[in-house]
Amino acid sequence: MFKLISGKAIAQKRQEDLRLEVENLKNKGVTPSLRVILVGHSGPSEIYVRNKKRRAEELGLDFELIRFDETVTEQELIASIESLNQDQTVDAMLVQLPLPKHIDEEKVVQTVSPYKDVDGFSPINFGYLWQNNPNVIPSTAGGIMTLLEESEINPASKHVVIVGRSNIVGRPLGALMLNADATVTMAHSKTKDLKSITKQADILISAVGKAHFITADMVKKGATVIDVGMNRDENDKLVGDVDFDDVSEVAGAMTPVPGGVGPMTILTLMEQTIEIAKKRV
Ligand SMILES: NC(=O)C1=CN([C@@H]2O[C@H](COP(=O)(O)OP(=O)(O)OC[C@H]3O[C@@H](n4cnc5c(N)ncnc54)[C@H](OP(=O)(O)O)[C@@H]3O)[C@@H](O)[C@H]2O)C=CC1
Ligand SMILES: Nc1nc(=O)c2c([nH]1)NC[C@@H]1CN(c3ccc(C(=O)N[C@@H](CCC(=O)O)C(=O)O)cc3)C=[N+]21
Ligand SMILES: [Mg+2]
Repeated sequence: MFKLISGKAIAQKRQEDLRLEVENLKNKGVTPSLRVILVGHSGPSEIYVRNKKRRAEELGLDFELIRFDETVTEQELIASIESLNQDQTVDAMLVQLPLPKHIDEEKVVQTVSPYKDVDGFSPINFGYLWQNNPNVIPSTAGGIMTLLEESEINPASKHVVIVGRSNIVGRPLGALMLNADATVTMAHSKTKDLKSITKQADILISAVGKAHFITADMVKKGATVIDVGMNRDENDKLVGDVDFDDVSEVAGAMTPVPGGVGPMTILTLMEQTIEIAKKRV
């Protein structure tokens, strides 16, 4: 028995509840507001931003994209974040990562007020998350937890293997999985004999950023496989990290790309924006 886990369908289902929540908040005089800062024009970032704008508008959020050219200075970017920190009409913001090389990403992330940090990437919120006392839930990792919950796959006592240890995906997901009582292994580019480790996974998550990276021989029979990757293949088609056709012969459940983790990331971003705005009621 193979199950295709549709993030798109789950996100659609939850979207209606969120819309009602926003309506409710608006009746109390609170319109949740989100600002996204985008520097330059990388491919995945453009898709992400376009989809976020669409969802935010459907929900009735106050959404604004703030764009900077690739050549923006670190000081200009920091000044813009500081003004959003001060702006009483702004509930939540995120700075789309990665940033150009001449900008210190750490410094930028640290400038975002922890109260408005909807990504949960500021050091204080990251710390709370790892102490099993989260303030905001990082969107991609949180979206994956919701996806599993809606599919009735409970990570408790399972061996979860996460390939990728970035601040955006791997690390926050490691924390959420540990908080959910999974036994967690985090693999990365320095991991030896990756296949022997991924083969042990009850739930395998790939956040590497390479097409065809996870092949059928790396997957245990019946495992759940979650594909975070967003890559272009040889034909410029949007694909994940997982060799879908081969791996689906072995896996018990799998997410597609597109239509898997991506829509859940956006849903969670909207949920977390609304959660922050609720504190104003
Ligand atoms: N759908 C969604 O919502 C989202 C999708 N993405 C997508 O997910 C992918 C990952 O993104 P992100 O985490 O930002 O990427 P990063 O490039 O920051 O991280 C990639 C990770 O993969 C590891 N890695 C690279 N090569 C190997 C290898 N050969 N074996 C094992 N591990 C390896 C790296 O290891 P090391 O640390 O040692 O360098 C690193 O930890 C991208 O395709 C991105 O577009 C990202 C965010 C959200
Ligand atoms: N601070 C920060 N936070 C992030 O969460 C963050 C980031 N920076 N930088 C870039 C990555 C990438 N990312 C995506 C999320 C959803 C889709 C998405 O909507 N995917 C659809 C695409 C469908 C389509 O339109 O083709 C899908 O997979 O179905 C894409 C990419 C978030 N990221
Ligand atoms: Mg940089």
